[in-house]
Parts: sequence; structure tokens; C-alpha cells
Amino acid sequence: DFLRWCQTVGVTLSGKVYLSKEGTVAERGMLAKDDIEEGETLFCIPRTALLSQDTTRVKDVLREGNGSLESKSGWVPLLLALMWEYTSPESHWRPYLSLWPDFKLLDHPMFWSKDERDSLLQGTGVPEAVDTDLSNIEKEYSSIVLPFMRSHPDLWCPEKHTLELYKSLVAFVMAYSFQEPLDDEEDDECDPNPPMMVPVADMLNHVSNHNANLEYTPDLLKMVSVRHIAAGEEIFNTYGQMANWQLLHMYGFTEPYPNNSNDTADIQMSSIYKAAVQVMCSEEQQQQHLLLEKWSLLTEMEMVGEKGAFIFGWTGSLTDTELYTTLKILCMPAEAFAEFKENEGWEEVEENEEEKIGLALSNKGIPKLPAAWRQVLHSATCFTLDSYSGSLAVDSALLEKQSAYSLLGSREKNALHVCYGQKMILHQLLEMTRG
Ligand SMILES: C[S@@+](CC[C@H](N)C(=O)[O-])C[C@H]1O[C@@H](n2cnc3c(N)ncnc32)[C@H](O)[C@@H]1O
Repeated sequence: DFLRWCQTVGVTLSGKVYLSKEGTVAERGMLAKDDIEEGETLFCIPRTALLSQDTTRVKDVLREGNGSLESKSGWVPLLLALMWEYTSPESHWRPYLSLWPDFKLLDHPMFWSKDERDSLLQGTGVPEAVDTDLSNIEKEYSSIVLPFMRSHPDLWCPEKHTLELYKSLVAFVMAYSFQEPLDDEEDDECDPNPPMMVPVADMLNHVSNHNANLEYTPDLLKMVSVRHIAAGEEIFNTYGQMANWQLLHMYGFTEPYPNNSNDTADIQMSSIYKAAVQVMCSEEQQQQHLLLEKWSLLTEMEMVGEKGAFIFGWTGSLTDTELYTTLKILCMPAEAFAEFKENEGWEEVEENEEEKIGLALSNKGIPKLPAAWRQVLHSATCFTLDSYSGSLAVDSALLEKQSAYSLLGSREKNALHVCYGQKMILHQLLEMTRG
């Protein structure tokens, strides 16, 4: 049904690929029938086949109500469109949406119990992100969606379009929608484009080492190979440069350790402050006062924030400027700090400063940092590693014991890959900052 529908709406598929439920990493996916060279178009989807707030049957109503549908996520119009299309027998996208008779296969942590999230994922950043999502979803549904549905009883009704359905559709949008990138010139001024559903492109699974990429043209979207793909290989799109905790949060899966080259671990900014106190203050009141003053200045400069984190990947720091400035100021002698404040910043900014900072905080550069900087980073890394300890129902060591690993459920396996990857990145940092 779906493939017939694809033909009628003008989707074109290269003869070298096919959709399959076998031979893929997860449920449906796309496989290569023949060898494919770099730059070949694998399929095209005309813009008229996309399901968005601008193409849905209820687009006029959504456009009229636009002002009252604004939200932090910007997803409400698409979600209202999906609620209508998903429950209407006459929907143009019926053969597409019928691929999901229910949303039971979505296993995002938002469908786990809070206990499960907290025990399996503590320290990873996922429980906090999910708590925020759940509270936003409920607020959005009761304060924006319900009043809007009540003022259009011919199209929606709360008995059919429940909070439960809304939540499932949020997870569906998280895992299946696409967001067209803004043009370079638009980047700074505009809100991001709203999400949209892209049939066929959303059948592709993701890996960090992907072999295809979606391109946007005025009339159509096309999937293009980015390297040679051998016959029999799966076609993998990229959902973006995603760490395992982000993949689990948004898509409900992880890339098994150590495959995710985009994996990251966070060090809370507050841990750096705590580490600086430990390394530099010992008992001295005066030093503590100075550190507090330095931290206030860093906050004013928007280099640090209460809930912020410094991010580390396999190749070093990914938040170079913030981390460099923070370490430099925290470890500065009192006289230099006084001078710094007086000059309201660095005396001179060198031309290739950014590149130099990046190099200094890469795997090669970190061991050469001044001793005090390394000590602060080292202590903060220890604090972060402590925050996982005892909180995991599954121990990272399980990953090394194949027989025990194979007995775990998929949630535990995913939790393990998130934690293990983060811990390994932190252990690498620990090694690099050792005195
Ligand atoms: C855009 S859909 C891809 C199509 C999906 N396989 C299907 O059958 O509908 C995204 C979902 O596919 C699954 N997925 C994608 N890439 C994966 C991977 N590398 N490993 C495991 N599951 C993956 C996850 O369940 C994710 O939420």
C-alpha cells in the first residue's frame, strides 16, 4: 500500500536500492541492491508529498490560529496536523501513517518509568532532559492544544485526541521528523524551520559513519550517497552529530560502544568551580573570595552558567572558548586578575586565537596545559566520574562480559552504551590531565 502510494505521489527510487525489514539494524531500513558510487541519487521526494503544517488538510485553520499556537518547541502546529491526519480515514497520508498502527515500538526513555530512568541513566544527562520534556508536553497540551481543539470541535475532540496520543506523536516527531537547515545568511536572524515528516527518507536508520545524506532543493528532497556503498550494505542517513545520550533521548536507541565517533561526555561547569576550590584554596579564606569573584566575572561574560556543562568528545574539548577562558581566569594570579578586570578583557586578541585554543584543548594539547589548569580539569573529571557510581543498575564491566551482556534487556543495553561511552571519554581525560 505504502509503496503504491509513493508512486502515486511522485516519489522516485533508484533501481539500486530497496526498502526492507530484513538485513537492517532496526526494523525497516534501506539496502543496496548494486554497488553505488559517491554522489548518486538514491531517491527523490517531491515537496508535495511531505507532511507538514503547510501541506496538511487542516493547514488553513492552523495558519489562522498561528498566533495562539506558538510554543517553546515550535512543534504544536505539526502535532495538531498529525493528530488530525493520523485519526482521519480520508487523510492523504493514510498509507504512510498506517505504517504505525500504534507507537508501541517507540521506546524513548520518556516511556520508561521514572525509577528506571533514574537508576539506569543517572549521571548521563538523560533523566533531567526527559523530566523537562514531560513537563513541557503536559503544559503545551493543556494550555495551547486543548483550548485550540475546543475552538475547532469539527476537526478535533479531546476524547479522541488525548494527551497520551499527543505524547506518542511527540516521540514520533522526535524520532522521524526532519528540519530543513536555514540558509547561511538566515542563520543568525531567524527561528529554526518547523519540523516536517518526510516519507521514505524517514525509513533510513542512522550511524555516525553514515553513507548517505538528504539534500534540499526548491522542488524536491533527495537522498544522495556520500561514499561508495557495496551491494548488500545498508543505506544509513545521519540524524546529525549525535552523542549516545542524545540518540537515546531523541530516538530511543544508541550506537553500541565504541562505534559512535560523535559520542560525548559532559563536565558540569559547577564541578570545575568545585575543583578549583579544592585545587587552589585549601584553607585560605582570601583565595576562596578571589575565586568567587572570578566565577562572577565568568558568569557575567556568559562563559559559564549554573546548569551549563563543558563538553568533551573523543578528540578533546568541544567547548573550547568557554573552557579555555574559564581555566585561564580561575588559575590566574591575583595581580593578573586585577589587571584583567581593569582592561575589561584580554589586552590583545591574536589573529588565529580560536585555532590555537582548539589545539591547546585537543587530545595532543591537554597534557601540555599549565599544571594548575590540568589539576582543575583532573579533579572535575573525578567528581563527574563519581556521579555515576552506585547509581547504575547495570555495571559498565558487563560490557566486557559477553555472556552477562547478552542477558540484558534493550533498555539496559542502551543505558550501558551511554554510560560506558561517557565513562571512557572521562577516563581518557583523566589520563591526559594526570600530573
Ligand atoms: C527515522 S526512523 C528509521 C526507520 C525505522 N527503522 C522504522 O522501522 O520505522 C528512526 C528509528 O529507527 C531506529 N534506528 C535508527 N537507527 C538505528 C540504529 N543505528 N540502531 C538501532 N535503531 C535505530 C530507532 O528506533 C529510531 O527511533
